[in-house]
Amino acid sequence: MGAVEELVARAGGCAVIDGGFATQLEALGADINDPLWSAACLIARPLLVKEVHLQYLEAGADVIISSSYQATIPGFLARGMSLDEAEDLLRTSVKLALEARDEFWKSTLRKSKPIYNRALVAASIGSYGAYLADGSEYSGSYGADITVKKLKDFHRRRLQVLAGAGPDLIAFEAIPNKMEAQALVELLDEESIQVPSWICFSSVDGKHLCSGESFAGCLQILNASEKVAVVGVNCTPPQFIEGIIGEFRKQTKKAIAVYPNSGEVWDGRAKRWLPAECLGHKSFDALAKRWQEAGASLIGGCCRTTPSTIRAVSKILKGRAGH
Ligand SMILES: C[S+](C)CC[C@H](N)C(=O)O
Ligand SMILES: N[C@@H](CCS)C(=O)O
Ligand SMILES: [Zn+2]
Repeated sequence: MGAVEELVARAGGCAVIDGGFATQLEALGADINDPLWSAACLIARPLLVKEVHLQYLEAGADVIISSSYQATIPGFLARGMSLDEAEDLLRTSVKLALEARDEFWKSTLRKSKPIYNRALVAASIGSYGAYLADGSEYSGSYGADITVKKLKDFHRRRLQVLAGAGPDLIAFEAIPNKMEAQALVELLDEESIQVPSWICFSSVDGKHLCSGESFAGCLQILNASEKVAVVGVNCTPPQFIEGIIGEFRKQTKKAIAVYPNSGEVWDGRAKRWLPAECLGHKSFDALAKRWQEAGASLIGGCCRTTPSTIRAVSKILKGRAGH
């Protein structure tokens, strides 16, 4: 059995993923208004990064995702760092999550009635659009000059470094178009990555990727790769998730992960979240139960969800929450 299947079985059929990482860093006082976004905290506030991981573990997360979503080598070089320093910061993102997981697990084992599973650490890899920080992570429009080769070259070294840092999983997050999915699958093979991966897409209409391309075409690409253990969607409005799970189940036999945002919309120019039109946090946990029934095996939250969202999700999915 693979690491993901084992975790899902231990969690009783549906594992809980953490919630918005950058969101919680901000809630604890971090300044992420930065070209590196939440990855700026790897330089300025590493202890806060670990604290956010611990808060999600306490809330009941079975999988925590590292703070490397927007941590890229060119991004760190542009900040004046050397290549060695940039690669060390990538490793640090995984190390902080592993340390939080191990410390939390040790303290759990000391309790008389353990209510937690030993969590898995997923190393986050955001899209090329996240690095561009120009709103293209929600449009999938990378311009006419972009090719599969350029995308592979952008992702290659970060993937090698993160995979070598000892995570349990690699989490490709909010992938907005088919070309990037193709590049990632080819790269996993070319680099013989042994750490199991998940690839999650983002959608703004619930029917297509952000680029307007079909889920079916992308899932065909992912289905062909044995390196991809889990497929899914993240940072997508919660009201679309049940329909998306139904569509994914028609197109794939792989485990499905869903971790939507709060429904608020990112304004890539103004760099702020615009209010949700449909749903607030209140119904997120009730929806999570429906996502489980619809066939998702890993469920959590993305931007603008918090440890309290994940505590409620854990409670409704497992009948118990963290403290
Ligand atoms: C998931 S979005 C809110 C991440 C932030 C964006 N890439 C930016 O840098 O502005
Ligand atoms: N894991 C990242 C995803 C951003 S879309 C975060 O939660 O900040
Ligand atoms: Zn998000």
